[in-house]
Amino acid sequence: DLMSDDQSSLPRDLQEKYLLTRRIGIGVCGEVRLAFERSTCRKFAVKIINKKNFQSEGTATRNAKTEIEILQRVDHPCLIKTEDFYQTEESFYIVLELMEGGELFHRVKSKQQLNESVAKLYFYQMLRAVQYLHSNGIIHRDLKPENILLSSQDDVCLIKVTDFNQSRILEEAVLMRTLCGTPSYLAPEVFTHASTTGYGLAVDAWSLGVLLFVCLGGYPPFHESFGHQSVTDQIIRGEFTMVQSKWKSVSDQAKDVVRKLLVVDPMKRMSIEEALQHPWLQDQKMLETAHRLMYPSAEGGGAAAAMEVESTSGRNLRKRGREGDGEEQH
Ligand SMILES: NC(=O)c1ccc2nc(-c3ccc(Oc4cccc(O)c4)cc3)[nH]c2c1
Repeated sequence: DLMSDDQSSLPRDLQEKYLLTRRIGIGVCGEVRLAFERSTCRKFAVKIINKKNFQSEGTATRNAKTEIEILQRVDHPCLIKTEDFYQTEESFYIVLELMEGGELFHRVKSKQQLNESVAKLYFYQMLRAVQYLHSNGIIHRDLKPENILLSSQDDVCLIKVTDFNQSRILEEAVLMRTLCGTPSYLAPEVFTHASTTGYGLAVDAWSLGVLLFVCLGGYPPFHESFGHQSVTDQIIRGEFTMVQSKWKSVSDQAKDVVRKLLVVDPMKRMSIEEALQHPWLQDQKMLETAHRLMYPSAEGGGAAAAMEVESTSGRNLRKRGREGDGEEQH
């Protein structure tokens, strides 16, 4: 608790600017604490990453440095924003915006399962966040309900993807250098689609399938309590069960999205782009709500934001407030 909490191990400049209080999250690499900026009393989440965790010192520090590089580089409405960084001999401290709605994990748990329109609104925002990461050569690799945060206690709210500790930045340069040397000893997958963007990015599509399954069904698709197979075997075989009592009220289109993402062969798995074009997501009401949450400043903006004739034949006019990031939803 607050009083006995030992604040002495914190970097002095962090301590001078923020009061760290209770733990609000726990992860592989450390913990997340609620913090108050002393001068404004604004609330923040401070992620503390121990440099020496069980994997190995090198890995923990290397992953933390990649996470910090990604956090500084990304800028998207559905990706968590960073306020500050500090470090000591033994830990990294990342000051992040506080997402008042907490983790999706607890939201789904407290509601048993989300209703389909809420699940669709959240899933669409996750897709846009991951589409942005992939277009910047970043694979998240650890998408799970604990890493999806909600901006408020309301069902209709902005969501943000967090935790880039397991993320990888696709180094095309590394592949190019590899191909400069003699190819004689290189394995086939170095040359095929599998080792470059194709295969790597598909892992996030699978995880989004698991996330959507959990939001709609209220339970995980692969779990040791299902039958005799280990979770690993269930995943390798892509064997999941949609329990009737939980899924009878879920539309066939929603189930179709889940089934096309939970495909074992990464080359056959639906991609993020294909998922964004799936009929289930061509829902104007949801898209307008999502864009209002993601781009609030575009609301009722100047004439430019209101109507903009496409530079092409002008056939599809941009409607008010859907200025967004210049990508038109058709
Ligand atoms: N793993 C991460 O990289 C990470 C990064 C940032 C995170 N913020 C939370 C978080 C935020 C709010 C929570 O409820 C609260 C807590 C206090 C007040 C409140 O309104 C809601 C619970 C967890 N969890 C996080 C995880």
